[in-house]
Amino acid sequence: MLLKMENIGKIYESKYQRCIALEEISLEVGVNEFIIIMGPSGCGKTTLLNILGLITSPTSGKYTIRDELVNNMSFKKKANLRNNLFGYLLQDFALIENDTVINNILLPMKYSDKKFLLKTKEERAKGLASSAGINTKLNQKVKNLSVGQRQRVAFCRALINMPKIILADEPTGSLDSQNSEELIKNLLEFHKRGNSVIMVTHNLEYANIGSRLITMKDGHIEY
Ligand SMILES: Nc1ncnc2c1ncn2[C@@H]1O[C@H](COP(=O)(O)OP(=O)(O)OP(=O)(O)O)[C@@H](O)[C@H]1O
Repeated sequence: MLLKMENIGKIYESKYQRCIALEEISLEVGVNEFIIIMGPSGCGKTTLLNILGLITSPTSGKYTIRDELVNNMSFKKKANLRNNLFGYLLQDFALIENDTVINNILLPMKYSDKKFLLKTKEERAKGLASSAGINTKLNQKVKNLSVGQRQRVAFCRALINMPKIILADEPTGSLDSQNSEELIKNLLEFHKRGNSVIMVTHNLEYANIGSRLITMKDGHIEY
C-alpha cells in the first residue's frame, strides 16, 4: 500500500480553544488511484490532505507511507518524501508572486536531493512550461499573470520533481470553467500515466471523475 492511515486523529489546541478536526480516520491509498474528497466546510478535508502530504502531524493514530511509519521517520526522510513522492496544488496555488515563472516552477527542485545539473533542471522546467503553453512567460513575475496562467505555473511546479501523487486542495476554487476543465484534464492525464491524485473539491461536477469518492462529515469519513 502506498499510503495507509489507521485511526488518525487531529486536535488543534491553543490556550483558549480545542478543536477536534479529525477523528478515527482510516484510509488506504494505492498506486494509480484518483480519490475525490468532498464534504461541508470545516469537516476536516484540508487537515486530512495536509497530514497525508506531511505538512501537518496527526495527534493520534498511525500513518505509514510504503509500509514505513511516519512517526519513526527522520526529518530528512520526510523532507525527501515531500519533495519526491508528493506534488502539491495548494489552495490559491501559493505561488511566490514577486518571483519569476521559471523560479516558481524550479522551487521544489531546490530542496530535492535528486541530483540534476542546472541545465537539466532548466530544460525540464522549460519543457513543462512549453506543454502548458506558458513558455513565453518564463521570465515574467507571477504577479503579472492571469489566473489561468498561474494555475499552469502551479501545475508545472507540482510536476517538476516527477511525483507519484498529486495532492490538490480545491484546485479549481478560483478558476473559471474553462481553466477548471483544463486543470482537471491535466490531473486525469497524470493519473492515466500510472500516478495517484487526491483532490479535495466542493464542485459536485467532479464527484465522479475519479476512481473513488470519499465523503467527510464532522472530522469523520462518512463513506
Ligand atoms: N491551524 C488551525 N488551528 C485551529 N483550528 C484549525 C486549524 N486549521 C483548521 N482548524 C479547524 O479544524 C477544522 C477542520 O478544518 P479544515 O480546514 O481541515 O476543514 P475543511 O473541510 O478543509 O474546510 P473548507 O472546506 O472550509 O476548506 C475546522 O473546524 C477548522 O476551524
